[in-house]
Formats: sequence, structure tokens, C-alpha cells
Amino acid sequence: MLSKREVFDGVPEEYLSHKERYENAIRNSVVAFSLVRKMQEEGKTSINNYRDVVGGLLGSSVLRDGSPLGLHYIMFMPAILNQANEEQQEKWLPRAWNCSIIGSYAQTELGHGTFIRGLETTATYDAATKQFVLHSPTLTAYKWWPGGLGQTANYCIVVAQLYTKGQCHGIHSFIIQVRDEETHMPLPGIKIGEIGAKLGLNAVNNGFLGFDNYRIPRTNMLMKHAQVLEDGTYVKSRHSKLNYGAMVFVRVVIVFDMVNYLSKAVTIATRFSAVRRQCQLKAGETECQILDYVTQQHKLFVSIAAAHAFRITANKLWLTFNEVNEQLVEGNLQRLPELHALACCLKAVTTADTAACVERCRLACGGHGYMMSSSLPLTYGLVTAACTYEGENTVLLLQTARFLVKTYQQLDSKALTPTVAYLKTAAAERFCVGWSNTTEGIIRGFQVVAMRVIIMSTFNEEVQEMSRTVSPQLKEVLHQLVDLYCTYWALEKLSDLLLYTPISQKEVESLRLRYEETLTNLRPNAVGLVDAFDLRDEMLQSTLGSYDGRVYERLMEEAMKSPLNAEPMLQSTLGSYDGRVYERLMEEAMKSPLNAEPVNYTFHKYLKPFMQGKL
Ligand SMILES: CCCCCCCC/C=C\CCCCC/C=C/C(=O)SCCNC(=O)CCNC(=O)[C@H](O)C(C)(C)COP(=O)(O)OP(=O)(O)OC[C@H]1O[C@@H](n2cnc3c(N)ncnc32)[C@H](O)[C@@H]1OP(=O)(O)O
Ligand SMILES: Cc1cc2nc3c(=O)[nH]c(=O)nc-3n(C[C@H](O)[C@H](O)[C@H](O)COP(=O)(O)OP(=O)(O)OC[C@H]3O[C@@H](n4cnc5c(N)ncnc54)[C@H](O)[C@@H]3O)c2cc1C
Repeated sequence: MLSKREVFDGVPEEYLSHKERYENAIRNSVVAFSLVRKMQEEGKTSINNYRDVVGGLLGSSVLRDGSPLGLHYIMFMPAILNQANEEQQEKWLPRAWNCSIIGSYAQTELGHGTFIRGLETTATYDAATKQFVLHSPTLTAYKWWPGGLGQTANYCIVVAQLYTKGQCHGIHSFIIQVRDEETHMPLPGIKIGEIGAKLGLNAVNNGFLGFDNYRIPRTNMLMKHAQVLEDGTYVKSRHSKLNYGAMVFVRVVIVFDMVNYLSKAVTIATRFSAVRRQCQLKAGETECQILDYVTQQHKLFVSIAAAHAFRITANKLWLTFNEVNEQLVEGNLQRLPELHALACCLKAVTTADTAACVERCRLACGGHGYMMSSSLPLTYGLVTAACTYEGENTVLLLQTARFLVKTYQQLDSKALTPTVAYLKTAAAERFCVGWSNTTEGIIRGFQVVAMRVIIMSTFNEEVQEMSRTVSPQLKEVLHQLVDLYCTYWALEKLSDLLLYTPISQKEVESLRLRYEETLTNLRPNAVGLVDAFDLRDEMLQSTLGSYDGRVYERLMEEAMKSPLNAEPMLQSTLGSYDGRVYERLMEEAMKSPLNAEPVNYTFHKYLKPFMQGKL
């Protein structure tokens, strides 16, 4: 059995080189995912329910800056489940599930990420040989970003423009072997490497991939929805967007991911705020806990409420995802647009809010929040990436807007799907809804705003669910969180409410008072509420947020681990750009020490034994 960090034991990741981080990540990942394989063998996890197990590992301290094996579970396997026919699933899923092959998901190119109908990689069918010819016609056609592709994966799902009989049929997915399973060398016609250092997720090994007339069997096109017959005849899918299914799944999973990161960040900041004493409320008194300042409560408490709101929302979205997918299996596509719009909206809103809240948690901790040892900068780097990947937030909100506008236009002619039924009520009240400073009144106000601007998603609090399953004391606190979350956003979006609802100045003033009262009411339970997230110190990995409150001792212990305290200068800086973006990006990528060698030693020492089940 491998020891967790046999080479770099005791040296925090921040002090490892780019190459050492990758080697460390491979070592930690094969140890971590050997556990998943053990759980498979014991029947404790299966292909259809491994989300929580893998999610727990990917959010854990062992893989705190991502994993080169993450995309294998997050997109490679779900894409096979979602887009391969039964015969293809029988061939590929068992090997993917026991990790005898490691996959990635290659859709984005140097030149295109959002506009996927503009992707340039081509897959041209050759009926004479019953093969597809994959080709990257330009540098901008190179796949760029796929997680794990740099030095780790030997297969990947590639999204390419399908050509057969001289006609283009748009983007489709193909499963493609990119490296030799024995030697791990790139196969002939494959140009592959890693893209270089990033703001965060530097253990993910994001890669680039170019094809030079690379041939694959016809049966490597994923054919659950659309097919190409042996003679080159194209059979189209029931719905052109069924091929986009893998992205919908990941957007749903990202909402759960945000709950984990937001809970961690606000636990760290709230506990630190209970330990940290700074300045006096009254001259001559002892310095007070910074958690007693209303300004600190304003910074932090809405994040506690948001973590609960996002968790309830994520669970509801997961239920909707499964409901709609069961209907898709039966051929009922009616709710697919609603699921797409929901997944877009909630991925965009939860990632943007979480990134803002995590940054606010860092700022609430003063200088100590800026230390890597606090874990807040690392957490920010992880969540801010989610605002971009799996669909850039602006673009996804536009997709939701498109769905809401279409729904509004069909308001009188079409039955509304569950999540937009409120539009009928808001319309019926002809926007003259009376205002009340209650949770229900605020939600109704936002429904009216949404009705008017048709781009606000509404907030669907599960208050009833709480009243059935919690004690009166807990219900009171949870109601305080609901109140806080609603009054916070009512005050944040006051301009919309003033524009579109009859809220009066007097009611705004009482709303403000109510907000501060709620902060005060929540104060006694603030630490208890973050303790309730039940995040162990090993998960938080933070000098500021440890359960025992020994903040200063931990800060000093961590500082003494810096090699700078043991020896003189380290590090150097990188060159700057001259405006030739794609060529410069590729040149910079090639500077990565990982690309200096065709196969990193960790393949033969760790990855290959892991894939062969010998670990
Ligand atoms: C399982 C284990 C999990 C463990 C947990 C792990 C924890 C870690 C969690 C997360 C880590 C995630 C790591 C992810 C790494 C990143 C991967 C990537 O980034 S992969 C690449 C992602 N790329 C994108 O998302 C591209 C974004 N662009 C698009 O999606 C599309 O271009 C578009 C913006 C939607 C536009 O598409 P298109 O031009 O084709 O459409 P339009 O012409 O605009 O027409 C829109 C109509 O099409 C419908 N539509 C669009 N998309 C979909 C869809 N996905 N599903 C259904 N319908 C769709 C839309 O409704 C419109 O319909 P109409 O209005 O015409 O009726
Ligand atoms: C950490 C990380 C991991 C990733 N992993 C993967 C992976 O494993 N596999 C993969 O295939 N991809 C991956 N990606 C790529 C990711 O999916 C793309 O970065 C994302 O889709 C955005 O595309 P882009 O970067 O080309 O930006 P662009 O599409 O060029 O967008 C740039 C900006 O232009 C604006 N914009 C673009 N289109 C519009 C529009 N229609 N309306 C208004 N504004 C617009 C937006 O402000 C946007 O931010 C990853 C990205 C990151 C950051």
C-alpha cells in the first residue's frame, strides 16, 4: 500500500514545484481512488451512485487542488452513460469503472469554448475503411483545457464536427484512445501535452490535443442518439441537443460542489471571528470578538444562510434532473428545455454567489485570511474557476433568459412546467401585488420582478419541508436564516423592487431594521451553525478555522514550514505576452517541465499498477 505523500511528506503543496505538484497529485489520487475501487468490490458504490463518494474525495484535503483523475469520473464516464449505445456501454463502461482506462472530456478548443457549434475539429467518415478521420485543421482547432489530458488520460471523449457523404451534421461525440496502454506514449497522429500553470486547480493536469488525420473505427462514435451507418448514412437524433447531456449533468453537480466550498469558507471565517479579538466597543473594556461587529455579521451570516439555501436547491435540482432523465428514456422530451434552463441558471448563480461569498470570507479575516495556510485563497481559486468552466456564467444566464422569455410568450397557450408556474400567478396579479415585509412577501416581490424582467430566477425556499422535520428551536433558527437570506437580497436588489413593486420608503426602512435584528438574533448561534456543517479540521485544512481555536499557534507552526525560513531565494518569474495569443499560449504551455518528457515516471510507478489493479 502506498504512503500518502512518500516523497514530499511534511512539505505543504504551496512549496512544491509545478512538476512536483503533478507527481504528488498522481500519488495521492491513485491512493484515494483505490478506495473507490475497494468500495466497488464491496458493493458499497456503483456506476449509478458514485457521485457522493467521488465528490467527497475530490473535495477532500487529499485532493485539495483537484485531481488528474477527476474528469474521468466527472465527465468521461457520465458521457459514456449519457451518449453511448448499449453495445458501446458494455465495451467501455467496465474498463472505465475499474480504471483500467483513464479518460477525459475534450470539447473546448483554443479558439472556441462557448460557441460549440463553431468548434473546428473534424471527424470525417471514410466508408471505404469504415473509419472516422479526426483532424485539427488549424492551431485554434487544438483541444485546450481537458482535465487530466496533459500527462494522465489515455482515452477521451472528443467533440467534433461530423462529416459524412460530404455533408456536415454538426458536433457529435467520439471515444478516442490517445496514448498507448502499455507505454503511455502518445499514439501516431496525436499531439498532446499540458497547458501550463493556472490560477488554481494546478493538480488537474489540463491538457491540449491536436489530431493529424487520425483514424478511429466507425463504432467509436457515441451512437445512443445519432448514428452513422456503415455506408455513411447519417441517422439524426430525436433532439439536436441530446448530445449536450454531459454538460447538463456537470452543471447540476457543480451546484453541490458550491455548497461544500461555501460551507468550508464560512466555517473558517466564522470560527476565526469568534477567536479574533480586535478593538473595543467601549473605551476601557477588553477587546471584543470581531464576530460582535454588525459589519462582520453582515459579511458572514448571509453566507451561512446561502449554504443552506444552495443545499436545498441542489437537492431539488438533482430530483428534477433524475425525473427529466427518466422521461427522456421514455421518449418524453417535454421538460428538457426547463432542465437545461434550470441547470444553467443555478450553476451560474451558485458559482457567482459562492465566489463572491468566499472572497468576502477572506476579507473578513484580515491579513490572516490572505495566508495560504488559511485555505481561503485556495478555496477562492477553486470556486472562481466554476464561474467559467462548464459554460461561462454570462452565457448560461442568457440561455435561462431565452427559456423564460419563450415561456412568457407562451403563457396563455401552453401549460407551464413546475419551476416557472409562478409566472402565471405574477401575471394574474398584473404586477400590483401588495408588499409585505415577510419571507413570502419578498419571494412574491421577486416573482413580480422576474415577471417584469424575465431574467431573474425565483428563489424557491423549502420552508414547509423544514417545519415538518425539525424541532421548534431549530425551526426558529432556520427561519431566521430564511428571513436573513430574503431580506439581504431584498435590500441588495432594492432598485428592482422599487421599480416594479409598490414597496414604500417606510417599508424599506423597516426592512433594514428587520435585517439588523435578524443579524443580532443569529449571532448567538453563528458558531453553532457552522459547527453544524460538521467539517473536520482535516477537511478545512485551515489555520484559522480549526475547531480548537488555536489560531496563532497554528499560524506560526505553518509559517515555520516554509523552505524560505530554512534557506535563501527560490522561484523565478515567467515572461509576458506580445499579443500573438494562441501561438504564445502554446509556446508557454511547451515551457511546462511536464511537457519536457513524453511519459512522467509516475505512470510506470503508480498509474499503471493502479490501472492494472495491482495497488
Ligand atoms: C460524477 C462524479 C461527480 C463528483 C462530484 C465532483 C465535484 C466536482 C464538481 C465539478 C467539477 C467540474 C469540472 C468540470 C471541468 C470542465 C469541463 C468543461 O468545461 S466541458 C466544456 C463545457 N462547455 C460548455 O458548457 C459550452 C457552453 N456553450 C453551450 O452550452 C452552447 O454553446 C450554448 C451556449 C447552450 C448554445 O448552444 P447552441 O448554439 O447549440 O444553441 P442555440 O442556438 O443558442 O439554441 C439554444 C436552444 O438549444 C437548447 N439547448 C442548448 N443547450 C442545451 C442543453 N444542454 N440541453 C438541452 N437544450 C439545450 C436551448 O434550450 C434552446 O432551445 P430553443 O430555445 O431553441 O427551444
Ligand atoms: C479550470 C477549467 C477547467 C476546464 N476543463 C475543461 C474540460 O475538462 N473540458 C473542456 O472541454 N473544457 C474545459 N474548460 C473550458 C471551459 O469550458 C471554457 O473555458 C468555457 O466554456 C468558456 O469558453 P472560453 O474559455 O473559450 O471563453 P469564450 O467562450 O471565448 O468567452 C470569453 C468571454 O466572452 C464573453 N462571451 C462569449 N460568448 C458570449 C455570448 N454569446 N454572449 C455574451 N458574452 C459572451 C463572456 O464574457 C466570456 O467570459 C475548462 C476551463 C477551466 C477554466
